[in-house]
Formats: sequence, C-alpha cells, structure tokens
Amino acid sequence: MSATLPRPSRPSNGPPTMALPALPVGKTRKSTGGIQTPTSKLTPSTPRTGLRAPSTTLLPATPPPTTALPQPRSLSGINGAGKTLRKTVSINSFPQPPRGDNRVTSLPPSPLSGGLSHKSKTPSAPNYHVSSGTPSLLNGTGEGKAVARGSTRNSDGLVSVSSPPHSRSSSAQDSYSTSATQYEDMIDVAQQKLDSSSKRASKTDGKGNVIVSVRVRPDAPGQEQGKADGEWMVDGRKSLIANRGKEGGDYYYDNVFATHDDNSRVYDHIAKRLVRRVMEGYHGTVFAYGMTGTGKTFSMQGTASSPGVIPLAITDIFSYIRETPSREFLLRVSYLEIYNEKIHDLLSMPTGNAVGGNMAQEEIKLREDSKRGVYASPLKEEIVQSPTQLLRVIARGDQARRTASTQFNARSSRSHAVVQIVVESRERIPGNPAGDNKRSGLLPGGVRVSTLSLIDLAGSEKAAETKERRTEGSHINKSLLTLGTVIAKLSDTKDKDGKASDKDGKHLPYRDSKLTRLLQGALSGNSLVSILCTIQIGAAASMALGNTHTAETINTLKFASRAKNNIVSHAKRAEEALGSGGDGGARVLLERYRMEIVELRKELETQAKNNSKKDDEEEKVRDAEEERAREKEAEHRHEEQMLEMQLARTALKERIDHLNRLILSSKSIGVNASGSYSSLGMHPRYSQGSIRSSVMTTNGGRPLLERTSSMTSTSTIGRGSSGQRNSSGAEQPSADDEDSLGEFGDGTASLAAQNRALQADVADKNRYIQTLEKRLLQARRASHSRTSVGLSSTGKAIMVGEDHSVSALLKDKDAEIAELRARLDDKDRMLGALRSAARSRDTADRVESRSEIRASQVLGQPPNSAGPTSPSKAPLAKQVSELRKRTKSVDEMSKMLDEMIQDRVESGEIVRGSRGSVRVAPIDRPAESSSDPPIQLQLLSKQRPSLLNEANPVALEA
Ligand SMILES: Nc1ncnc2c1ncn2[C@@H]1O[C@H](COP(=O)(O)OP(=O)(O)OP(=O)(O)O)[C@@H](O)[C@H]1O
Repeated sequence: MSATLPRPSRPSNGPPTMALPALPVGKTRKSTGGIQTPTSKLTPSTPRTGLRAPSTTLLPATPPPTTALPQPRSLSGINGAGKTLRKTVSINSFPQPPRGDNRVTSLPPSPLSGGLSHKSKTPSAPNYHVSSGTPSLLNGTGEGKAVARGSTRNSDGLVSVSSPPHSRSSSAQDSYSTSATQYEDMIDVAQQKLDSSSKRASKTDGKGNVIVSVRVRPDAPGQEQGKADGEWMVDGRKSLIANRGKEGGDYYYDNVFATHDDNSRVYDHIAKRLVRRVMEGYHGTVFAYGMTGTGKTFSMQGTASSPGVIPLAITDIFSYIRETPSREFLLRVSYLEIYNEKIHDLLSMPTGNAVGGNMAQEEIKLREDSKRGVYASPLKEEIVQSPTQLLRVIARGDQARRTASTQFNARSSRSHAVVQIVVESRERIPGNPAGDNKRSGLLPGGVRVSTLSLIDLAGSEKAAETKERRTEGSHINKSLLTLGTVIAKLSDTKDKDGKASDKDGKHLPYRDSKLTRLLQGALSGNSLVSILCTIQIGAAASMALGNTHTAETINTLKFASRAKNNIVSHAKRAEEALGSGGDGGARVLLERYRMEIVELRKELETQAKNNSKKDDEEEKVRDAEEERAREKEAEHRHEEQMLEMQLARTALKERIDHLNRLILSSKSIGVNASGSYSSLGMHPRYSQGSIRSSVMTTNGGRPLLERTSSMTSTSTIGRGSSGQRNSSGAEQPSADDEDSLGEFGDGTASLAAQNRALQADVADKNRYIQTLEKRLLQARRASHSRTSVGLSSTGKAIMVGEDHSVSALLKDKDAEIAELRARLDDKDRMLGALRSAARSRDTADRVESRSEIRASQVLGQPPNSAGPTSPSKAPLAKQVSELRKRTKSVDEMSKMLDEMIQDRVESGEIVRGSRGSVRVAPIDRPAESSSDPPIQLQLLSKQRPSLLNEANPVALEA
C-alpha cells in the first residue's frame, strides 16, 4: 500500500499541521429530515406479554399483535412506480454531528448485554440463535457501562428503549475505558460468570465483537400488501424473525430492524460503537449482505433525508476528532469495487461509467503483508480533512460504481463496493504543537493506525434476463457463495502454521474469491465486525417470486446466523508505530507529514532569510544599474552638447576668418579711402598677409602678426597640429620665423610659406566640409526621431524642429557648404596668381642677374664685389634691379587681386566704401557685416602710415 500512497500536493492537499479543523456547529439528526423516529409511533398500551414466541403466532385463536407486517410509511425516495429516485446522496443534506443530545431512540434489547436466550416454543421448527452472552466491544457490556433502556413498546409490539447516554453525543469524556487489556479483563470476568465448563463458552469468546443484524425492507407504496400475512413474523424487541412456512423457523440476531426502522436507528445499533472503537485504534468492518433490491445500498448510503451508515459514520468520526483534543488525527480514504472478479479503483476512474464501459485502469491486485494483512494495490488514497470532503470523495466513487437495472432494482449495484477509511492518530503534548525538533510535541506512544471498512455487497440474483446480467450475477453469486462457505467453515481452529482452518484442519478458501480474500482479515478475527443482512418479506416480494424469493430470504437469514455463530473476533487495539519503523513504515503518513512539515518550516525560514538578503542585494544592484544608466545618459548628452558647441564654434570662427580674409585682401591690394591704390599695397608684407588670412592686432602698442583664421577653427575639431599652430603666435617661432623669412628675405621663401599656409587652409576647409557633411547626415537621420535639434553659436541659436524646420537647417548648411566651396575656389585662384607671380619674379631675377654679370664683366669686376675703384656702383645697380623686380611683381599681384576684388564687388559679395575701403556685403550676414569688418578696416587704416614708414623705406625712396 505504501507504494500506492499518493504524495499529496503541498498547496492543496497538504497534511493538517495541527488538529483537524473543527466541524461546523452540529445539528441534531432530528432536524435533517421529516422522518419520524420510531418513538413517535410507540404504543405503550401494548403489553410486553403480547409478544409471542414464533410458534404461538401460528395459533389462529390468538390474533398476534403483529398480525401483519407493518405497513410501510411514506418513504422518501420511492416513487409511485416503486422505482428508486435516490442513490446519489447530497452531501449538503447530511446531518451535522449533534452535540451531546440525549436523544431517545428506540433500541432493541441487546441479546448480549441482556443475556437474552430465545428459544423457540415450537419444537418442530428449527431455531437459530445468536449465541453469545459475552461482553463485547460492540454491545457496551464489555465496557462497564450499561445501556440505559426504556420500556416503551411501539406499534409493532417492539420495545423501544432510550438510547445510551453517549448515543450520538460521542463525548470523549464519556467514552469507555477501552484499552485492550481492560477489554480482555472484562471478558475474563464475564467468562467467569458464564459456564466455563461449557465447550461452547470457549468458542463464544470474542463473539461479542461480531454483531449480526437483519433489516426488513418495506414494500414500496402502491404495491399490493397483505398476501404475506402470517408467513413471516418480525419481532424487533426479541430480535426475532420467524417464518411459518415449510422450511421456516425462528431466527434470532443481535438486532432485527422492522420495516419502519430508519437508517439512523440502524446505524446506532450496528455501527456507532464500532466506529468509535475504530477511532480508538481497533479495525472495524461493516458490511451489508442480501438479495438484490432488499436495501443494502439504502442502508449503507441512505438518502439525503435519511443518511445511511457511511455518512453517519463519517459524521461520528469527525465528532470524535473534535472532541479528542489530546490526539491528532490523519484520515485517508480509498474506494474500490470488485466487479466480475476484478478490482477497480473508484477514486481514479472517470465518473459516470456505465456497465461495460471501456476503462483503461491499471490492474489492482491483492497483496498480503504480515502487518497490514490483505490489501489492494495500487490504490489511490485521498487525505481528507472535513466530513464534507470525505463525503465528496465517496460520492465521486459512487458515481463511478457500476449499477444496472435488475428485476428487483432499477438501479442495482452490480459490484461489491468497499470504502476504507484509515485513521492515523497520535497523542500530543498540549501547547507545543510544532516544536523545534522532529519529535517534539509528541508523546512516546507513536502513531496508531486503524481501519474502518464499509462494504456494500452486490445483491445475489437468481433469474437474470440478459447475458451481461447473468455474467455479473454468476460472479456475484460465486463470491457470495464463497463468503458463505468461508463463514460456514470458520472455527477457532488453527493449522500448524497458525493459520485459520476449518474444523478438519483444512485451509479456508479465502482465495476462491476476491471478496473473501479482501475480507480475510475481518473474518479471521482481526477486526470488529458488524454484518447487516437485508431481506424483503412483504407481499410484493413474495408475490413476485413466490417460493424462490422465500428461499432466498431464508438463505440470507441462515447466512446471518452462521456469521454470528462462526465469526470470532479477537480484535485488539492496533499497535502504535514509532516513526518510520515498524508497521508504520512509509504507511504512517502522520509521522511522515509531521517530519516533512518540520523540515519544510525550517526550509521556509531559511528561504525567507535568504530572500530578504537577496532582495536587499538585488535592490542595491538595481540602484547601481540605474545610477550607471543615468550617468551614461548624462555623458551622452554632454558629448552631444560638446559636439554641437564645437560645431557652432567652428562655424563662428570660420565666419570670422572669412571676414578677416576679406578685410586683409582689401588691405593687401592697398585700397585707400579715396578708392585709389595705396603704396602700402606695394609692400610684399601686406600682400603676403592678405593671403595668409592674418589679423593685425595691437598688443601694448606693438603690432603683432597672429595666425588665427581657419587653422584655429580646425583645432576645435581636434587637430593637434592645428591647435599648436593656433596657439603659436609670437611664442611659436618656427611658423613665424618662416613667415619673417618670407617677409623680410628675398620673397621666394615667403611665397613658399604662403603656399603651405594656403594648402593647410585648403585641407582645413576640406575637413570642415567633411564635418559639416557628416553633421548634415546625422541631422537628417535624427530628424526622424528627434523633435528638436538645437545648434547654438555665440549669441545666436539656430533651432530646428521648434523654430525652423529641418529642411531650413539643411538649406542653411547647403548654403554654407556652397559658400565654403566658393571660398576654396577663391583660394585656388589666389594660389594660381601667386604662383604665376612667383614665376615672373624668378624670371625677372634671372634676367637681372645675367645683366648684372654682364655689366660686371664690362666693368672688369666680379659681380657683387665692392671694389675700391667703384664703391657705390654695384649696390646701386642691385637696388635698382631689386626695386624694378619687386615693383613689377607687386604690380602684377596687385593687379590680379584688384581684379578679384572687382569680381567680388560685381558679384555683390563685398561692397566698396565711399573712401575706397571694402567690406562684406550686408545681405547674408547683417549682424556680422555691421560690426566686425568695419572695426577691423578702421584698425587697418589707422596702422597704415606706421607700417608704411617702417616697412619699406626703399619703396618710399622710390
Ligand atoms: N428500508 C427501506 N426503506 C425504504 N426504502 C427502501 C428500504 N430499503 C430499500 N429501499 C428501496 O428499495 C430499493 C432498492 O434498494 P437498494 O438499492 O438499497 O437495494 P440493494 O440491496 O442495494 O440492491 P442491489 O443489490 O441490487 O444493489 C431502493 O429504491 C430503495 O430506496
């Protein structure tokens, strides 16, 4: 079984961590239905003496008090056609466990406690006795408590007695002292009282643990009554059923329930004590046996208004748990059926299976274990925590059980059904339910496991109509026959192996059917047993099958008698299993769950601790990540801003440079205020300066020549070399030295420097154009995702997206690029002009030197030698040639530049002032053209005289 135990899923079906939940406030069973208790029909006037021995009923002169079988009361669940409308019991309508009500119920005198020994007064008729005066666990006499009795007689001449004070109250405090020892002591005491010499007495030892009862089913309303009058006599008070027919006789049992006795009464007498014993640690078995349609299922399951043994047992189980706080319990339930000699698990089958339906299920086999006895495996067991849950599980199994219509029962059970409730319990220390270690909270006693088996057998049927019914019937009949045989052969004898054997020492045929094999433990004395045999002796049944039916009924009665006489139970309280060893092993779930709970709790605590730590760490990591992301974003933004600023600065510087170049160009060509060419323009220094795009500034009254222009602008884009050049000024002699060489040397070097400068400038421009183009591309891409792009320059911002559209920006940039290209063209032209000027000068120089050589040859002196004979002749000739050469070169350049300026003036790029000065046309850059250039021009015009004076005295002389 252990292998089949389902490990309950933790969240839903976990084991109870403490005592099982309290039941809802109990209602008394009275309130649950309109069924009248038998006491309502009591007829105290009927004298006790009116009860006759079965034989006397045959006397015609004396009308028996029970002249006819009691008329059936209006029974819920039976419709006009006599067909049942029930079998599916609504769990909600089951009664709640009552609380300590001393309800008066009719109770027949216990044949055991009362020491009844009925004897037939008719010698001819056989008498069947329930032959035990032994105190027992099930009749109360073995427990030192007498069942209070009333003496009220009911309408059937039966005696109603008040139920025992503990009836239905299930008070733990009122419970009997039922340790096995005490029980056995009691038996011993009782035994001493009995005739110990009697052989029979020894056999009856333990018979009190077996209760056999017979219940008579009423006819359905509307069925013809009365024909059976006189054939049968039922005396509930005497627990007697008498048949006056040929094979008749008197049958005495522990209980005989007449037609009007309801399920509640039946339960009270056949199962209530047994259920209690099971809760105390005994194994218990209740089964219903009888012909088809006689009320087995009705008695075991009941109806919504009249719950049967199973639901009432469940109610009492939970009442007991609630009232026993000193112990903790775990309940698990299984439900199987034996159909055509095969075992099916009703809890793992799809519901609503009709007979013969296709159901693929693992074959369930019966196994045997020295501790557990015979058990089915694999079988699903469900742990239940409330009566409702337990009833639901059983209702589910009922749905899956095979039923079919038979001649006597519209919904006949075609299988033997076994509900098994396993009760695990353990004592606990109050106030320390959880504890720290695995065994804390427990007393050393360990876990006690007991089993309650509630069995509804299939009904025997002789005349089946269909083949299927006949097959079923043959299996049913065979198993019932085996059961009868086993019971008939039961004795207290054991074979040499200690196994139960018949009187002749032969093995009992338990293995001949699944049913007997499953019941082996109960039948061989390990369990308390209660057998309910159902019969129908009314007119309807008798009329329908006549003698056959009577014979069947008599068979049932004989079976009941044999069971009572032969089954001997020495049931003892189950041993307590410790931990995972012994009988418990893996089967004792209570212990396993307890340990698991403790372990899980620890795990949970550790996890909770770890989780809080982890949470903290995760939060820190998250914070750090967020911080990093923020920083990255800020950095990115900063970079973008820097780039924009650089671009803006570049643009601005470029603009300044452009303007400066224009100004210097005008200076270099020597345009004076009156519009005529100034002699300044003749000085190579200024012509060079203009080409180099320099700005003249004063520093402490001393004129400085600084290179700023486009080289500076490129430095902002990150060119180190440009930056060096930019910061050079007077401090970087190399560039300036080179320049000064050109300015103050022979002019050739200066042109080369200019050339280089121009080339560098051109390179700068190209780079700048590339940068702008890149920027343009970026702007185009960004225009899709960004709503605005801001380009700021000093004092001026160009906004795209907000103030202007992107296209405006693009246009602007395009214009700027075009302008830059135009400038480049200018520069190229200038470069060309300068080169040609340099070439011309070189040519002139060569011609000059040749004429000089010739002149010196004519004079008889080496060229450039200052001989004493002609001290002033050579320098003079040189000066003259130089002057001529330079004048020519400057003239050419001036002319050329003048042409260029004229071009610009004509194209409208620059305007000529009234006094001959030039400035940038104010159309495109009004702000700039109105500020910077005039200032610079003014500066230049101021400097002109001094420059003129100190720079070129030769020119002045000339
Ligand atoms: N004591 C009773 N009072 C009222 N109705 C009863 C009683 N016993 C049985 N019946 C009715 O008789 C019909 C047959 O009963 P039930 O199904 O319990 O018989 P059964 O013995 O289980 O038959 P089977 O063996 O075929 O399953 C049902 O309609 C049931 O309601």
